[in-house]
Amino acid sequence: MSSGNEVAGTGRQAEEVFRLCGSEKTLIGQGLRAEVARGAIDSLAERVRGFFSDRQGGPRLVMGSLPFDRSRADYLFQPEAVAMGSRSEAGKAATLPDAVHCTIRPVPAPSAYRDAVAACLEMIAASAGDAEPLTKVVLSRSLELASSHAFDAGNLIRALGRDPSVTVFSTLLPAEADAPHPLLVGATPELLVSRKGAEVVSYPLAGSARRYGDPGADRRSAAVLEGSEKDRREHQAVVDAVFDALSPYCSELTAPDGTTLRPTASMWHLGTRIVGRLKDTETPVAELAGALHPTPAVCGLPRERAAGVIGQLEGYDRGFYAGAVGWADEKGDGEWYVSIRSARLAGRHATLYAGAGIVAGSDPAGETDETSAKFVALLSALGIDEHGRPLREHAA
Ligand SMILES: C=C(O[C@H]1C=CC=C(C(=O)O)[C@@H]1O)C(=O)O
Repeated sequence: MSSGNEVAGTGRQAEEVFRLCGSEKTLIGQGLRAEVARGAIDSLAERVRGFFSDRQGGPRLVMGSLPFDRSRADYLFQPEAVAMGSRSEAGKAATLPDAVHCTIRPVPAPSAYRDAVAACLEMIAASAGDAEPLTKVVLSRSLELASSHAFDAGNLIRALGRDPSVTVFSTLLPAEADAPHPLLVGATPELLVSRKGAEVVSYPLAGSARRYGDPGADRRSAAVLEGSEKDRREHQAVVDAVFDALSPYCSELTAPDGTTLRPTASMWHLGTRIVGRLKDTETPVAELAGALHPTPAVCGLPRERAAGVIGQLEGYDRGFYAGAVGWADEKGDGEWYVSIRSARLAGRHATLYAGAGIVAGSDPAGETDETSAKFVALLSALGIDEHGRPLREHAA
């Protein structure tokens, strides 16, 4: 099996092909040097290992994204060069694009999403007596944007970077036919897994509430989330799944701070930081990502059954939304973030995605509102509301 393709004559030598901008550092990939052989997640670690053993030149790391569906092909590449930046640069240069002429088509329509949530709740209830009942399904919806001007990823990245609590990312997606590579751009609050030497960290989130400009309303929203039995259950499902997936690889695995409130600029979340030590330091980050993805923060429980319900009820292709974006180096270190709060940019078209975890006790209207709240970060970085209208502060 070939470990990948050289990329010749693409004119992408100096272009930014990847950016991952966390609270401490920014990793930038410039130029597309080679693509890792594409495949499903089960063979990811083997393909990454093969890539490094077959090629000597270039930076000793690969970067890119994994799709939501475990059986679909990922897209990882080696850049020509790697640069490190700082977060403050990203925030300072923020300018908002003129997105006045932008139309938005919700897919599915919010009313159809509510119906899908109601149907999902019936499936959860009907499965209660099964040997492995369906206990959680994350259902998403999308917004299809068509703008008079090509979307500017650089502007979007800078605007998203104003929220210091999220990891801003941008990565090339595989090219389709003769069209240029689309991009996946987003601002995720959720770490799927990182590995540095023997230390492994995962920071799952699940359970959400909208944030408000009014401090009293904002505090009340956080307090309701903290006290919500439904959200605690939704969150615990993810924490248990992360422990189950990582414990075979770890000699120690703990959640030192327990479950805490994790704010972003627009959302409150329940989050649990999980830290482990590898039994075998030869275990690469790609193998850990393969064991974890997709967690019940983006799929559900049991995993296969929930993925089937998503395919049946969502009615569109998630592609690289709710997958993972990140990097892996030759030593097996790396970082992979859950690719939520993301958009696929292709010229004048963009598709934004947001999902919500459905468990017994979920309310269809409440979950629809939660997805609307999750769109706010990307929409406000684009300078528009959910109907494509310019936000008041940016309107002429
Ligand atoms: C699936 C998404 O969020 C996940 C991450 C945090 C909280 C979530 C929730 O409360 O439902 C979701 O599990 C999304 O933003 O598209």
